[in-house]
Amino acid sequence: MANPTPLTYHNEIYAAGLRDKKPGITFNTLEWEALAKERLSKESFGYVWGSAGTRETDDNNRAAFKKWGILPSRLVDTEFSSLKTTLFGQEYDYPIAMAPVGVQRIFHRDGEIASASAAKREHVTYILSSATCTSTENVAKANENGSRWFQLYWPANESNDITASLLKRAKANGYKVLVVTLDTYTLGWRPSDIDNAFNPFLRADNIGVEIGFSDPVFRRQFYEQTGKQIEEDMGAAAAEWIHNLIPGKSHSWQDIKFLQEHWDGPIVLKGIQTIADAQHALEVGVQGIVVSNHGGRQQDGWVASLEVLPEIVDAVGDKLEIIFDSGVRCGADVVKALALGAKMVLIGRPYIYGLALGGEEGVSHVLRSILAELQLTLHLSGIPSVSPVHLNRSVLRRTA
Ligand SMILES: Cc1cc2nc3c(=O)[nH]c(=O)nc-3n(C[C@H](O)[C@H](O)[C@H](O)COP(=O)(O)O)c2cc1C
Ligand SMILES: O=C(O)C(=O)c1ccccc1
Repeated sequence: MANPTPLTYHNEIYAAGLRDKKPGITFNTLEWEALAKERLSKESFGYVWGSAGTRETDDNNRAAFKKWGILPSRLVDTEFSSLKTTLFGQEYDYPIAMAPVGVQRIFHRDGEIASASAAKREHVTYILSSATCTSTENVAKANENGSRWFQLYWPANESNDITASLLKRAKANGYKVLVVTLDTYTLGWRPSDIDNAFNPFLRADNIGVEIGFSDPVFRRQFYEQTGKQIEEDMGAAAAEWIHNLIPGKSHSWQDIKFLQEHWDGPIVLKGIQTIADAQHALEVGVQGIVVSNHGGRQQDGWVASLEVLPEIVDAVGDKLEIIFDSGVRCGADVVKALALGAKMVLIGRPYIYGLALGGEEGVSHVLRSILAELQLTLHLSGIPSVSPVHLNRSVLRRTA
């Protein structure tokens, strides 16, 4: 299917400007956060904005992008380049995807449905979190023939049959890649949520628990344990489900085998920050990693995710697909992460701000902005494509 090129967005956007037609939402990417703050409750805004401790990791993530500058080449006679990229032997229209983000109904009543619909519309891959307000099946329906992956918060060991059920449902509903998040077996120290006494899952309105509540194995186990259906004691069921997702204790490298036995597509480990762990990932035989520090939400004082990207790429980049997130805010940031060796870059908070500002339209707006700026940046820098042949470290200068 022909995909809309971001160049069209760029032309559309400028053409609208020529007709004096102002956009509903600003194109200034750094303003989305402040606008979402005005729109959301204190608790919901605190949840998305929140970071661990003094926010040093989050600050480091942003600062790391500023330590690289893009070097343009002149008199390069190219058409606007294709942004297509290939991962796991499959072609993707764009080298960005939507990071797994849970509990999206606290940001907009349409939650994951809005995001998954926008993903389809904009030809961007959607990664469904395990902690959602919408089931695996209903998100797949909203995403239709779009590209989607499934992120696993890995239920505690004794619940392996629940894990198997989650994977079976994801596979049956067209999720192509399994993303296993390793850095959130317990929630980080997030002062904004603690100050607001805010834990989205333990409220009575099914926030973040729908994949569990719609899971036949979880439902049966809850009944066996309590003699009750989930609907008879939603609070207890939510607490039980969240304990499953975030059990307070990490799995081990040996446990990856179980996932490999129950998933026949690519597996990607999210949350890798060291060469040693990237090598472990290679040894256990997964296909990719997400170099990520969870947007600084999990621990204070961590190294910037972008800072460790090049050394991890040097160590395993020819054997594993490297995906990147944490701190990406605009098209130029995407260029830098791709140039440093990532094949795909995940957009996190910005699309949630878009969701808060305008539901599906707001998410589309954010994706279109980032894609348009990504392509224009490449074009004006004389970089013909996102292929590593053209987009690599030679286009960057370390400036600090
Ligand atoms: C509100 C919120 C919820 C998140 N939920 C999840 C989740 O369910 N699973 C997961 O793997 N990561 C989750 N993340 C982390 C993102 O996938 C991603 O790593 C992070 O947002 C990247 O940082 P950035 O937003 O600063 O760019 C969440 C992030 C936010 C902001
Ligand atoms: O808030 C997060 O960062 C996160 O990863 C999460 C964890 C559990 C449920 C929802 C989101």
